[in-house]
Amino acid sequence: MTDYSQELSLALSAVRNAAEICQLVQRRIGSSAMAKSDKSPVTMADFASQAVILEAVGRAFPNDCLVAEEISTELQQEPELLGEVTTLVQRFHPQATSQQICEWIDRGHGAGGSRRYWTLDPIDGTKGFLRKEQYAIALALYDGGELVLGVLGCPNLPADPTRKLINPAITPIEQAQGGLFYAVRGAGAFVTSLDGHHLPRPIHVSASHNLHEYRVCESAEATHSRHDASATIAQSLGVAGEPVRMDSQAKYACVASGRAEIYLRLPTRAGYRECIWDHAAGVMVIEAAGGKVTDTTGKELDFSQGRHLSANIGVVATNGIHHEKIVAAIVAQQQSLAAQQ
Ligand SMILES: Nc1ncnc2c1ncn2[C@@H]1O[C@H](COP(=O)(O)O)[C@@H](OP(=O)(O)O)[C@H]1O
Ligand SMILES: [Mg+2]
Ligand SMILES: [Mg+2]
Ligand SMILES: [Mg+2]
Repeated sequence: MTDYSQELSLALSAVRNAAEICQLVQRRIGSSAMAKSDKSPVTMADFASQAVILEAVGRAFPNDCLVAEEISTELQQEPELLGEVTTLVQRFHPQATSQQICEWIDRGHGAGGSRRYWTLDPIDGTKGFLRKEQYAIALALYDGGELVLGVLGCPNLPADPTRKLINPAITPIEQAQGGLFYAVRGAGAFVTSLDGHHLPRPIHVSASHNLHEYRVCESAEATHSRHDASATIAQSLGVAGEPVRMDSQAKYACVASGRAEIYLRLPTRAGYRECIWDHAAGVMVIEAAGGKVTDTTGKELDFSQGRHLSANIGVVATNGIHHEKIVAAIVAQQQSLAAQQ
């Protein structure tokens, strides 16, 4: 069994560096985002984070396939934004040129599939990032037909589950002990603080069996997950509390560390297929923490299909205790909706 210790230490340090850049930008950002051709937002931090991480991973593992969200094509059309990205990346690579940085970003054009690959979301939850709320830097490794390593940098989600969510508008960086959640298959899931001041601590999903008290989390964006459907499902399961709406894979870290028991992601439009970088790191962390993840039909997520979860519909992540019952409630609701049409 490969221990992946070299891959893990590289991933942790690369995500830490990217988190430093993202925290700087989030605190000063107005709403300076660029709209990509798919109308979704991207900021200088998304690009700089991807450049810094893919430079490190590509240098250490030059033969690995890299699958990342961003490409530099549209950035190259925006000289001012490219200049800001270059300044951010030069914090770690003082001699780097804009052209080199675009090359590092574009290393992520890989197709993925069944052979070994890394997948990166340099900022997952860009909309949350722009609202100065939750976001995650998500890096994962797929090898030998399965996810084997996942790292989630969550600058606004404290490593200590008893602490409140960090508000970057009022919490200075040096006091913001955001969490670095990580896992290697077969070796458990851990959290440490992004600032490196705390020793890693094992994390585990909630052991609660009481559905009435279950805490549900879901996307903050109603265009990313059906809020009406999740409310009906929660009610049918007897869940009493209101859902926590949160951006990014920080939701996976919440379930993995026992802050919530269920993460529902119910498709808002037929045919939408999730991107692998939106889930790989979170799935690895939550499974290693004792949780379970399937799609909304109960099928395991298949990360061998390329850049998208083409064989899956939606996502259901839980502490594993009532997973089948939760999926059955989703299936029943989908069937009753279909019968009404
Ligand atoms: N219609 C849709 N359904 C599901 N996810 C979507 C979506 N449109 C965009 N997304 C993805 O939702 C991600 C954010 O997840 P969440 O909604 O949980 O915060 C976005 O990642 P980025 O922010 O990296 O672009 C984006 O990839
Ligand atoms: Mg995006
Ligand atoms: Mg994303
Ligand atoms: Mg992203």
